[in-house]
Amino acid sequence: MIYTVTLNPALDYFMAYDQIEVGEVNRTKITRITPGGKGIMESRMLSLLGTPNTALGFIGGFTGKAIQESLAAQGITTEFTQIFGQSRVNVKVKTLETETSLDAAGPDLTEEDVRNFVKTFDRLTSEDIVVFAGTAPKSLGDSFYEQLIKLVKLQDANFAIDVDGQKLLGTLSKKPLVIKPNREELEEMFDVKFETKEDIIPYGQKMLEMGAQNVMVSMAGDGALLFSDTSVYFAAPVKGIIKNSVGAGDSTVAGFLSEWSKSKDPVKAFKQGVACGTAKVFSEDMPSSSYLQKCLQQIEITKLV
Ligand SMILES: Nc1ncnc2c1ncn2[C@@H]1O[C@H](COP(=O)(O)OP(=O)(O)OP(=O)(O)O)[C@@H](O)[C@H]1O
Ligand SMILES: O=P(O)(O)OC[C@@]1(O)O[C@H](CO)[C@@H](O)[C@@H]1O
Repeated sequence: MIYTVTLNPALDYFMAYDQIEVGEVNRTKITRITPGGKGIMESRMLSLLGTPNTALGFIGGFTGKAIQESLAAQGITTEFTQIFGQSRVNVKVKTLETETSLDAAGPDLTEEDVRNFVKTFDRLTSEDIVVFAGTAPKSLGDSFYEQLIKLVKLQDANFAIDVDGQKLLGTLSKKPLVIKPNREELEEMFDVKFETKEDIIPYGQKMLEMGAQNVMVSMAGDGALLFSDTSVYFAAPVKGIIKNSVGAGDSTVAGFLSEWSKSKDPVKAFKQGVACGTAKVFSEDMPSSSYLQKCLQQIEITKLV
């Protein structure tokens, strides 16, 4: 079973405009409210791909209820820990030129919330993969993911992780199955600037040496790289009109895990990951299965090293 962990779920309020005049009244062309948070986005993509998964995390208030009901309506299995606080609403504003996220901090969690949540890890077995994604609420402190990874390793289960910067580097010695920093995150982590995709290669290889089993580096409209074993692969970008890139990275991770859990083939998994990211950015919400298949046929992978 794949378990996704969203410590700080959100209702994503997506609004699209041609342009925005700051300080004026702006009326939307499109609005959409969907359940979000990185792990939840991964669960939505995994379910679309027909891969069994369960979404874990903290949920509360009427916003939490809306997230849960919407996921249930989409046939997604959840085992959230109910909290007294209220799940956040994150506002995503798209114009013809820009995409802006106005993300809320989210609720404070109590010690009891944390105890209840940690119990949900009791069921883990060595067959499972746990995916950690997104920022943890402040009240959990910086080391919470480390504690959870320890629980995963105790059961000999696998984990994937998609968190920011130095926190990600700190987890590599625990051998995550896959990580997916984007190019800018990688620049920040290693305090470098990349001019070409070839510049990225030593840093991807370094993360393998540090312990990651597979590393995907996404480069938005410039394609993506996979580092696996001693090889490096490049997925060429697909061109199209961006409708909503919220969750593109999460969809990439989910696509990888869905295929990897079936075939254990990292290159096939990478191809599916890139197809899912591509299909997501060119769709207003989650793509249809037929569009996903179409994107999969368009992804071309070449071996660089
Ligand atoms: N402009 C684009 N054109 C084509 N594909 C894109 C574009 N932007 C994103 N993608 C697809 O989505 C994947 C992930 O995008 P990106 O590199 O922006 O990751 P990310 O920063 O983690 O995404 P996000 O934070 O928006 O979820 C890319 O590898 C690619 O497949
Ligand atoms: O605050 P975090 O957890 O880092 O990011 C939260 C978030 O921006 O990420 C998802 C897209 O990746 C959205 O559904 C959600 O609003």
